[in-house]
Order: sequence, then structure tokens, then C-alpha cells
Amino acid sequence: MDAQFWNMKWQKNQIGFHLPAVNPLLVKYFPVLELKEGARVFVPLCGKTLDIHWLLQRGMNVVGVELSQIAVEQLFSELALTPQITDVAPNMQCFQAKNLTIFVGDIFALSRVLVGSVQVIYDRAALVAFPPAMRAAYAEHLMDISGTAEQLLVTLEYDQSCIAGPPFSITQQDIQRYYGAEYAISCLENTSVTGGLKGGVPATENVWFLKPE
Ligand SMILES: C[S@@+](CC[C@H](N)C(=O)[O-])C[C@H]1O[C@@H](n2cnc3c(N)ncnc32)[C@H](O)[C@@H]1O
Repeated sequence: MDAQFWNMKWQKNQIGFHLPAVNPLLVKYFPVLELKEGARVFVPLCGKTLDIHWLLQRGMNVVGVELSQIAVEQLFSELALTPQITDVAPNMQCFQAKNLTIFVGDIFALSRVLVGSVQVIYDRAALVAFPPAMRAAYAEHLMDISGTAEQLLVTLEYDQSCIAGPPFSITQQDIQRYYGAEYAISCLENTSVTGGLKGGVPATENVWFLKPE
């Protein structure tokens, strides 16, 4: 899953991962985060998720990162915001308007200085977007650039031999392996995915709260 793979998905508008409504799991578990108005929420691999609209409406400051410029242009357009665009690093631009800052580029090229201080990470469809070989590096880098901020993390679990990812299946043991040394991990919910994944493969959507220890 390299940049070309994802850029092609956006170019061809093959964005089945993009939900047509705000994720009900975010709405349900947002109170667990106990965020005050103005808190900074980091949304890695944000696409143009409607969850960002919802977080902004709740008075949050949102910082995201996304490879695809198409996605980010659509995000700002759908929010009726005109971004100021600046070059902030080689192959990295920053789109900024009001309480929204989106870095356009590879998350692995993003530094802690650029991200700034964040209270929480909201990871929906980011960890699961990386194949197993890249996942530990993503988890390490995410902790590094966020100062190991607490996380609301949504993952999927299913029989990986039935279909190829993304999204990839992630087990509780995986979460423990990637994050167990730095966070206390609580599972908030396991829900069956209605109709299964891609043609009906039974799957569970898991919601995790990761609190730095
Ligand atoms: C599965 S989608 C999830 C999007 C969003 N979180 C959502 O819930 O709709 C993964 C997104 O991550 C972006 N992406 C993939 N690899 C990336 C990387 N290394 N750095 C930044 N963005 C990346 C893709 O372009 C895609 O929009």
C-alpha cells in the first residue's frame, strides 16, 4: 500500500472507506475523552472524513495528515473553507483554515514539531490501512509525533485468509504488541459489521481507548 495505491484510489473515486455519515462510534465514545473546547485532536490518514466536520462543530481544533491532495481539497470544499496553503517540508504542504490544519503528504515525513501539541489521536481506518510489515513503524511514529497522546482507536477483526486488506485485520494481541508498552489499553466495544466485509466476510469492529501510562 504505497502512495501510488492510495492516490489512484482517490483519482478513481474508489473510496468505499469514506463513510456517508459521521461515525456513530466517535459520537458514542467522544465523552470518554473528556476534551475541553479548543482541544487539539490529531486525525492520522484523515481522508475527507465527516468526522472532522463533527469534531469542528464540537469546538475542537483538528490536525490531520493525508497523502492525497484530492481528498484534502474535497475536505475543505465540503466544509466551505478556503485554506491557506504553505510548503512546510520537502513533499509536505499544510492546508490551514480556522481550527483546521491538514498536512498533505506522507505521515512518515511529518515531525512532532509540525504536528505540535495534541490531546488525543482519533484513529479510524488508519492503523488498519497499513499492511502488517508497516504497522509497527506506523504505531511507533504516531506515538513519536504526538508525544504518545491518548487514542480513540477503531479497528477491524476478521479472517484475513478470506480477503486481502486493506482494511487489514487486527487482533487484541496486535494492539497489545504495538501499544502495550506505552498505554493502558481498554476495549470499549466489539460490534459485528452489518453484512460483513467486502462480500459478506464476518467481521467485528473494535473500539479501543489507549491511555498513556
Ligand atoms: C482507509 S482510508 C481512511 C480515511 C479516513 N480515516 C476515514 O475514516 O475515512 C486511508 C487514508 O489514508 C491515506 N494514506 C495512506 N497512507 C498514508 C500515509 N503514509 N500518509 C498519509 N496518508 C496516507 C489514504 O490516502 C486514505 O485516504
